[in-house]
Amino acid sequence: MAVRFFHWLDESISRKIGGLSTVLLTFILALVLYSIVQLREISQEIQELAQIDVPVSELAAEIEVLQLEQHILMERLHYELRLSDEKNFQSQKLMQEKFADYSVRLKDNIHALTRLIKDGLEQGKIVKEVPAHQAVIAAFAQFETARDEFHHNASKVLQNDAHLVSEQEWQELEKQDQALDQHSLKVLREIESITADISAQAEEHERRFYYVNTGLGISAFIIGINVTLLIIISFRRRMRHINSQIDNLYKSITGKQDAINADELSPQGRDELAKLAKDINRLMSQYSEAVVHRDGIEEALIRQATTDNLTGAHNRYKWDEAAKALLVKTKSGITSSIILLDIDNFKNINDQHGHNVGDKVLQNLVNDINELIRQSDLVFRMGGEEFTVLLQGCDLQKAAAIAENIRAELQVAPRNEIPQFTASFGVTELRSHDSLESLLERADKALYQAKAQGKNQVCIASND
Ligand SMILES: Nc1nc2c(ncn2[C@@H]2O[C@H](COP(=O)(O)OP(=O)(O)OP(=O)(O)O)[C@@H](O)[C@H]2O)c(=O)[nH]1
Repeated sequence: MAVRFFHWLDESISRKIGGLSTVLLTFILALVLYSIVQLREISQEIQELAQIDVPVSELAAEIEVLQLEQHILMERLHYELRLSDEKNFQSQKLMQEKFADYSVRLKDNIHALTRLIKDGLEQGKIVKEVPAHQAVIAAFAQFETARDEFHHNASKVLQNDAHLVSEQEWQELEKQDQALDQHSLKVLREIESITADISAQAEEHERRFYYVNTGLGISAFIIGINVTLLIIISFRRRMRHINSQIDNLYKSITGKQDAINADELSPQGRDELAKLAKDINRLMSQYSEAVVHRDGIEEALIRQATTDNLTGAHNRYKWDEAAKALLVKTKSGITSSIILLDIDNFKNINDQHGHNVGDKVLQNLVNDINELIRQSDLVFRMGGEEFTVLLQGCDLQKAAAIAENIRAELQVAPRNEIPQFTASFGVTELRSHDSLESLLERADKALYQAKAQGKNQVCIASND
């Protein structure tokens, strides 16, 4: 479940919002449905109370009162009959009429009450305590039968002359009357109990409605807040990731950082932000490749622009740049020297062995020099068969020794496809006031001297 939830966090933004809305709407729908059911039940209970049980209770209370009044009337009649005079006889007549009136009213009330309950049951207005309501109808039917019997007996007694009514007959009648009192009271209590039960049920439903609705409302709120927070956190995580990618891209473009390894920033998730992060990653990887490619091309171009194609030595253009830099260093006290060398009788080699062999001689010369100098020293082809060697941090004596070493090696080095050859050397130290021209001029003079003195030798530039 938790895994599914976190998987869902990676979904697209619209799916996330859709999911969140579905959860909340389902919750709210459940809340509304529950509320409708509860409210219908409460409304039914209140309707039943208002339309049936309260009127039934009132009728039952009236029946009870009539029954009691009838009882009191019987007591009075009994008392007055004992006096047995004319006046009492008249009173007896009056009471007979009243008694008849009570009977009619009692019957009417019983019928009204019974009809009310029966109609309620038939029309579906009574859904609570159905058996109890049916029991009330049965109890009143019994009450009516007992009351009819009492009425019949009482009418017989009252129609007789007062002297002829025995004490035993009176007591019998009173007993029946008391039984009717108790019966009506009992049914009244039952009706009250039904009313109280339904009221209690309605209250219970109201209470439950209140608690469940409050609980569900609070739960929906908490779920909503938590899910929203989780979505915000997941968005922020993605945004941080994207920001860091853009930051890296920016640094990489501005050269503050090397090309980025896109795999290190591999984004997770399937939403729009993750897609954006993936696109940026792809862009970065393409950019990195482009940077590597561009660096390669740049390097090749620079090499091409600064290297002599035939020999692999640096070219004249590079000489200018390197010699200028070394002259600047010379001004700050660093001693450096150069060797200017030229192959002896190179024209003869070309003429005798061909231009290709001449080329190989040039290549051999550069290879031999490179083997005899330090890595920090640089060889330049100045043109034709003339070369310079730039010796940084090297004074005149050391430079002359290196030149002599090269000269001697060239002379004895075994050659396979090319003829033996020699070279002449002019050596000079860089001076703080030197320009490129003055430096080369001095070296050239020394070289010229070496050539003039018979070639295959090293000459050091004079101090003038
Ligand atoms: N094979 C080949 N020959 C070249 C190249 N550049 C210049 N040369 C030749 O080098 C020769 C230079 O001849 P010169 O200037 O007379 O010099 P040299 O014959 O060495 O005579 P000295 O310098 O006095 O010893 C010319 O014949 C050029 O054609 C090159 O790249 N390849």
